[in-house]
Amino acid sequence: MESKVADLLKAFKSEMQALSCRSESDQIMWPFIQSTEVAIENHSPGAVLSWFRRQDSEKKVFWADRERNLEIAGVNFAHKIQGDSLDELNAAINLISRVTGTPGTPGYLGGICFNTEEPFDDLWIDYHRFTFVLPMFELRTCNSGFLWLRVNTFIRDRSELESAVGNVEREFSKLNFEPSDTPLAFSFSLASRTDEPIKEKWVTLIEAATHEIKSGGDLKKIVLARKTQFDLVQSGGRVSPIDLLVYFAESDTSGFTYYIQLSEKDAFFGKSPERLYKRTGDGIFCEALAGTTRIGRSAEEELLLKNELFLSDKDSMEHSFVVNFVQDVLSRLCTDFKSSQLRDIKRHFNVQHLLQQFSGTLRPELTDYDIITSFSPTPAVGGVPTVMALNRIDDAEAFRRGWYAGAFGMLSQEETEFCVSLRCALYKDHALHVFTGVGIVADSDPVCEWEEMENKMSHFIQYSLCN
Ligand SMILES: C=C(O[C@@H]1C=C(C(=O)O)C=C[C@H]1O)C(=O)O
Repeated sequence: MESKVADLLKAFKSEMQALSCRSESDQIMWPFIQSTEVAIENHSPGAVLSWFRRQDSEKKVFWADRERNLEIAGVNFAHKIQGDSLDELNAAINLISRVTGTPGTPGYLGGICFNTEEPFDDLWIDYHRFTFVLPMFELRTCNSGFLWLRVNTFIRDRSELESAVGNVEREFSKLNFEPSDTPLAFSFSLASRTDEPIKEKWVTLIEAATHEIKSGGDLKKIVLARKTQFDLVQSGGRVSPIDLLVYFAESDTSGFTYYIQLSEKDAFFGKSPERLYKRTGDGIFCEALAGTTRIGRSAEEELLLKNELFLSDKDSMEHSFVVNFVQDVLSRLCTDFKSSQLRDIKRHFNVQHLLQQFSGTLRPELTDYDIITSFSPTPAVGGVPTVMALNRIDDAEAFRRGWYAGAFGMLSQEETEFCVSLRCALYKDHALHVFTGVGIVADSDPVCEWEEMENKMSHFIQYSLCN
């Protein structure tokens, strides 16, 4: 491995030298991403996360798609784009599309908040409404079975060529390629748990929501959420949000795994069952995921619960609002699209959901900005009608959702994939802020919905109590 790592640095330097010669005759469109990679070894399960855990850098990002075709661990950022307005988001997506246009160029990783109109609180301030990063160093898996190590630089113009090499060399020397790994050791205990809202207030909020829906006005569905704060006390060693990520990844392989750390103090991460969309060229894949029950304690109970979910009018209604919305968006974005014939079940940690999948061909003039802003937030996390539901959420919730129920993923000209940022937490100052929501329709029962939230965040509870 060591020789492969040294090969990479050598190859990177010689490619930068060649770039410098090309830049003389100015055949380059600035800004430019120089990306160099080597295959380093056969890929064993957990190798990428295990390497990720061992890196000391305070800037990190991780993304694994649901099928585990792709796993990327990024350390240090070659380029970071943040912003707060929709215009800035549009400009960022255009820039990313332009600089990732050469085949083989890596994508940017990052996320977007739930509601760009919503004011932010201090908890989310560093994240802005969106942040996308191009990792400086990436370790990733790919279908060939190898692990690839890659160096990326973002060069604004030729005057930056020299400093870019020095910068990479300096940061490269800080990477840790030691094979040894320390086992997960949970060196903290749980000091307290605080729910916002508490159960009594939740019951009142849900009763008010169902009352409004039943009254026959415009509101048909609203997704209300809770923020649970777990205060953790360090008992020797450090509390590492990456350890949590590894723990989740090991306890359930289903779902998108995502993580971003912008500074030493905090990280946003989660493991989501839900795809917002995947685009490959002009092909789009998306889904409607909503309606929830727990998993069974035995195979028989599992089957029973699954059948109950299929037959539940309340869950079918929650799900059908999302199906209708997705079909409506696709009819605007696509020249043609189709849906899977049957509803399916998506199992994730302690819960299972109703799922229907869609695929289509996008109209040629559309960008990822058009797609994201058309889909997000779907009625799986917002409600129906969207704007009314967002206003009601703003009135009802006494905390800011920030990036919870937004989108997280990978973005490039050739391929983009976002999950809905669910089953997630923001780790800040030794506290885990866990966000969980449920879809409310006319027949929703406040106590059952509270239990659904407990089930949805059960992996966080298990983790926090395992000490
Ligand atoms: C809002 C969340 O999940 C969403 C709501 C669901 C529901 O109400 O049944 C199911 C899956 C997700 O679309 C969440 O996990 O926080």
